[in-house]
Amino acid sequence: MTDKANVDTEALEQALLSWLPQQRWFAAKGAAIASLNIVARVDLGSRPGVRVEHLLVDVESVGGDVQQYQVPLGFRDAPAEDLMAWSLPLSTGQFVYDGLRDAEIIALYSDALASAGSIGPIDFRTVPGAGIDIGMVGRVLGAEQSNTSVILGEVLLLKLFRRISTGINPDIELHRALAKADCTYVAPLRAWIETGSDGELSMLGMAQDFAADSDEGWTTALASVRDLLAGDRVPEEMDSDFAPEARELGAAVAHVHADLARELGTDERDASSTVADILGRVEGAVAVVPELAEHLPAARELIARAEASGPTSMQRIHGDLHLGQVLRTPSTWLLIDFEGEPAKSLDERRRMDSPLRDVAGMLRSFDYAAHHLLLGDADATDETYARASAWAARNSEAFCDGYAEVAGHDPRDHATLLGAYELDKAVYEAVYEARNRPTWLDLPMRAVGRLAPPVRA
Ligand SMILES: Nc1ncnc2c1ncn2[C@@H]1O[C@H](COP(=O)(O)OP(=O)(O)O)[C@@H](O)[C@H]1O
Ligand SMILES: O=P(O)(O)O[C@H]1O[C@H](CO)[C@@H](O[C@H]2O[C@H](CO)[C@@H](O)[C@H](O)[C@H]2O)[C@H](O)[C@H]1O
Repeated sequence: MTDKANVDTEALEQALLSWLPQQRWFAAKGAAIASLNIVARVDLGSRPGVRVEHLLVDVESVGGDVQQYQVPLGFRDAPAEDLMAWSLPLSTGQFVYDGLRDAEIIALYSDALASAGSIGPIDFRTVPGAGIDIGMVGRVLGAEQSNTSVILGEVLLLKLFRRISTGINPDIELHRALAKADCTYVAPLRAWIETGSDGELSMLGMAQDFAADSDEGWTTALASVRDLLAGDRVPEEMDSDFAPEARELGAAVAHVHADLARELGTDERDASSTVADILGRVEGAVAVVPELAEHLPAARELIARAEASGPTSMQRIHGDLHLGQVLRTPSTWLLIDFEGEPAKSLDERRRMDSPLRDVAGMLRSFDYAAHHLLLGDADATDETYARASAWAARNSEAFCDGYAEVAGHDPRDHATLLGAYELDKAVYEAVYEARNRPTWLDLPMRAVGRLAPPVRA
């Protein structure tokens, strides 16, 4: 078996320099790396033929920003065919790879959770009565996102956070609060993984019930749009009409907001305190997406009007709500991934904010789903675009109806503030797409054009 002493830290750092930026979850894409340092290297144990190490890696960008990443690595003496795609380009010739791609290593995590103990400085914690079985077989979840998730025994979903910040992770924090409120619109939290103590605590992962029989809201919504665009019928006549689902989703989000408010409190603040930093973000985004420049005058006007909206109620919210963050089970909608926007600092993500930000996130997502199929479609006519936009409008209305019914107040009564949050999100999306999926950039840019029409010289 490859011996730890034989795998030189410097060689690993060299390999990570080219490997990390290629990972979907690497958040500092677009910035040149000034330095990369492995700051923790813990032996997690071994199974026949495989050894696993847990790495924390600090990556400093030119400009001084330092981000920390969690990288569990597998070590094998001989290359394994099915793991080749995940291997690090190690100059020493050893076979080292992304450990979370290997069922053997996932099993090691699974057993550590079941025994709720510690391996070196890494603590595996369970909620009372979690009852996690030993020996569960795991598999990595197909979709690569901001983090890496694995399914254990088809009953638990273990998410390993990739970007690590010192402090309380909001996904764990909010799931714990919602458990106290007996909220049925989230998958119950069963366990989490942390390291360090008190002021130096970092949370590394969490396990919650796996909703096996569920579909992502994004998939269901896209199927509805596809059906609509394929014919000339009106949504009301179609089985795939999404409006009843959108209405229930609005109700589910309002219930979650009410539970978070009850458990973690509210604060009445002037709208200017929540809207003030939107302008800075919009202006800052021009450096990444220069096409945003011509929208700045209208954006400033919208934000100034939103700032004058008066007092608004603030509380903890989801922070990055979209159709990919909601699961439809046979009986209900579940909200997942309460981490907030990956690009924000932990402090920003844990701040109280307006629930309208979540509503705006979902309205943006209806717009994304409606227009996604038209990306790059040279044959799409104005009429096709109008039908797609009508789908987004219909489902936005249904969502707000469902929300208002449960919340007792209607998000549409705060149209200007809601518009400012939609603009904030669309600009965030433009930066996200420019960095991650440039062929999607047109989607948020169309919305920016609608919310802050361009002023051309
Ligand atoms: N409790 C769950 N049950 C079933 N599938 C889930 C559950 N939680 C997340 N997923 C699936 O895993 C994917 C990634 O989860 P998410 O929490 O959004 O991770 P990330 O932080 O990486 O974006 C989701 O899009 C969803 O398809
Ligand atoms: O990975 P996360 O779920 O934390 O979120 C990031 O990636 C999302 C894309 O996967 C991105 O969402 C955007 O695209 C979605 C469709 O793929 C759409 O439903 C969302 O409305 C749109 O914002 C999200 O913004 C980003 O934070």
